[in-house]
Amino acid sequence: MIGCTTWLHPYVFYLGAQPACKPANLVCVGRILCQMVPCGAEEVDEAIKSAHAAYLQWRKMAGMERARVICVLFIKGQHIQLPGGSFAYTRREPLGVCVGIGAWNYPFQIASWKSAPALACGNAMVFKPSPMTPVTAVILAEIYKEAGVPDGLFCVVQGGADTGTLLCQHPKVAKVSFTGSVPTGKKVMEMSAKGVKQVTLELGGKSPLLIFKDCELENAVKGALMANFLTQGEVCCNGTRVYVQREIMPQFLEKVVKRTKAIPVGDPLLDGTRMGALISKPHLEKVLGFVSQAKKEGAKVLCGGEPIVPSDPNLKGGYFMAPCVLDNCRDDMTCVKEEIFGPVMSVLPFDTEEEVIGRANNTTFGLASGVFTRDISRAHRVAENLEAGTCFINNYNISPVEVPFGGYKMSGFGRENGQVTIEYYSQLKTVVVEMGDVDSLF
Ligand SMILES: NC(=O)C1=CN([C@@H]2O[C@H](COP(=O)(O)OP(=O)(O)OC[C@H]3O[C@@H](n4cnc5c(N)ncnc54)[C@H](O)[C@@H]3O)[C@@H](O)[C@H]2O)C=CC1
Repeated sequence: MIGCTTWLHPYVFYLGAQPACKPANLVCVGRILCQMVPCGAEEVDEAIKSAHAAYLQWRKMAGMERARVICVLFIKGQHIQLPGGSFAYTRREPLGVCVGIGAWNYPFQIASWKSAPALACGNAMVFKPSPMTPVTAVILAEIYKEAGVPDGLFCVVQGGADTGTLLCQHPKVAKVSFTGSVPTGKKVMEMSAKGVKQVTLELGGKSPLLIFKDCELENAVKGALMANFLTQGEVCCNGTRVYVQREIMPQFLEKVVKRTKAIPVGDPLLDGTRMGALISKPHLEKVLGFVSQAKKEGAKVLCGGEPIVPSDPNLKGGYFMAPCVLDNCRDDMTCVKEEIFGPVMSVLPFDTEEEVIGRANNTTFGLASGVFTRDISRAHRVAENLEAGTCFINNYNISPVEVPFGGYKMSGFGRENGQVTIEYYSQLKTVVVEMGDVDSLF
């Protein structure tokens, strides 16, 4: 299965999202890299038909044959013994043409995490990347072609909401796997429901990270940075509500602020860089707006939270900001309740385990969570009680492709990655075999 872990954005910074009826411009720190024309009904139909034609051949191939071009997981059914020597067996069969719709924040991973298991299970996929990041899915298509994937089996269509709508509503589409915001996810689910299509929803989050006083503090500080500043904070599962037990709050803040101030912000293609630019000017403004709002509501900015211009003149015009730590936060503040999707950490004190679990779960999201403690019983108790699809113990944001990933509550349902993905890209057929005579009631 193709998978990869690239934590920094490539050296491209995109102009704001374009209306689907106009070309989407890609700019590299202010310069246009390429133009993409959004696909309309005709192109979408063509892509789905070509994917369907390729699927009819691909689905008949044995797993071993598909494994020549894509490393196929072990896809198997069950054998169930019945009385009198009769038996039943189950077959895992593909669904048909699956649609993948991706967000912009890690575009190559989203495209590969959706398409690789879909293809491995015998499906075809038509993928629509975000109009902010249209290129890497095309590169993935080229990789598939070079690997021997038949023409049409993986198609990329470009565009925004209109193109996404056409894909979700197309009668030949069997499943939609969506990654993006909660409001769009609801629309995708509604459209898919009309055609009784299967759906996987990977939506937003506002994940809690619980740091107990018995933790190994250096690791907890490093974990909090990983939970907040990876990929400029543009990560759905980030642990942006950092609950710290009151007794260790001063030491934690001192260390976390010192490390945050030292984060090298600049060109992501340089080895030493640890934070690049945000995706677009409107998004930068939105993130900075959250910081202003937090200040109005009583939060204290301990560091960062303002736009910066890196010293390299080539980076002028990029949408950079200094990573921010907010103190004096309360659970009712906007910065603590809403997904910011930028490098902003909100720190909150707590006293007891019971109290912090209640506060951590008091959200409509449920994507991820984390806990730092040396107490092994507490770690597993907390993991059990947190309402989230993932709980990281004594680390954060570790997501290898072999580990399932997905949300609870309004963060979505279905899982990506890991062996369990097979269940979301295949359907079960039961075959019942009679070995004796028919015992008819009539
Ligand atoms: N749970 C997860 O695995 C992840 C979730 N996300 C979430 O994604 C969001 C940020 O990504 P955005 O691209 O801003 O999200 P978005 O919801 O605005 O767009 C996501 C995709 O849906 C398409 N789209 C928009 N309207 C549509 C419609 N009516 N019908 C069909 N498709 C439509 C967009 O063109 C884009 O390709 C954040 O909330 C973030 O948490 C991001 C990455 C991973």
